Amino acid sequence: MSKLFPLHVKGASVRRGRKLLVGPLDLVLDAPGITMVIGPNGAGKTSLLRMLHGIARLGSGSIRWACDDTEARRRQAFVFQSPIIMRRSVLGNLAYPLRLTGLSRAEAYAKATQAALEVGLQKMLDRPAPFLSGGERQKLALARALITAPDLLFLDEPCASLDGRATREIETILTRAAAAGTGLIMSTHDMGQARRLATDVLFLLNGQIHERGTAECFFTQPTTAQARAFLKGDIVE
Ligand SMILES: Nc1ncnc2c1ncn2[C@@H]1O[C@H](COP(=O)(O)OP(=O)(O)OP(=O)(O)O)[C@@H](O)[C@H]1O
Repeated sequence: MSKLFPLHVKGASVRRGRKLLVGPLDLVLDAPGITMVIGPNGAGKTSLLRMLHGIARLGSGSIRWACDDTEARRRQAFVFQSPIIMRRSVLGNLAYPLRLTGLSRAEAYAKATQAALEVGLQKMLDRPAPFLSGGERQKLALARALITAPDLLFLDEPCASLDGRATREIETILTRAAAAGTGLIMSTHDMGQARRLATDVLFLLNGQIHERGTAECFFTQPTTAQARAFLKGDIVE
């Protein structure tokens, strides 16, 4: 059982200068399953993910995990839209977080090799990671984020600019991670992807959670006019 949840968010907001990027909002999250954060451009999806993960400074309110903040940070990871790749080999990238946890070099490299196999990068172990394709980089970033088996993984548009095949491969990795017990909170513009993956939905509008529900309810019976319009493909502001 995860020690991270429930998450209690109270009156939390993030500002940049005078601009309110997201919030103030309240949210209680138990097991997140695969929670999709959706909404129009500029609704605050990225800001919400960054705020929850603790990499955007709170302008107001609080974010409380069920464990202390240091433990909470250790139990979660974040995959960005443009993955951060270190200037070392694929294997070196994968082994890095394990070495940080104190694993020996041999153990870390053995685990890293297995992780590369699980995401289909086994033929590229020694390749310098900066030379990977976009899809390969994203798979590497995902494998590296998952290698310490976090309780929660945030993903900000992980398949933006990837083709159908790479997207499908990433979705397979995500589904597998969720089945193994990692909660996912993920933003996407791709409503097909949201429908394929989501167990729950947070629909954001103007920095607020405008509607929230299980994926089944949200996609079949959205309750607000804005969510209905958004799902129809209308322009929602
Ligand atoms: N560093 C910043 N400085 C000022 N405004 C910002 C900054 N980052 C984001 N914003 C603004 O905050 C709002 C929310 O941005 P955010 O990126 O969180 O939205 P989003 O829903 O992820 O958008 P998109 O779908 O386009 O990625 C937008 O109006 C954006 O222009």
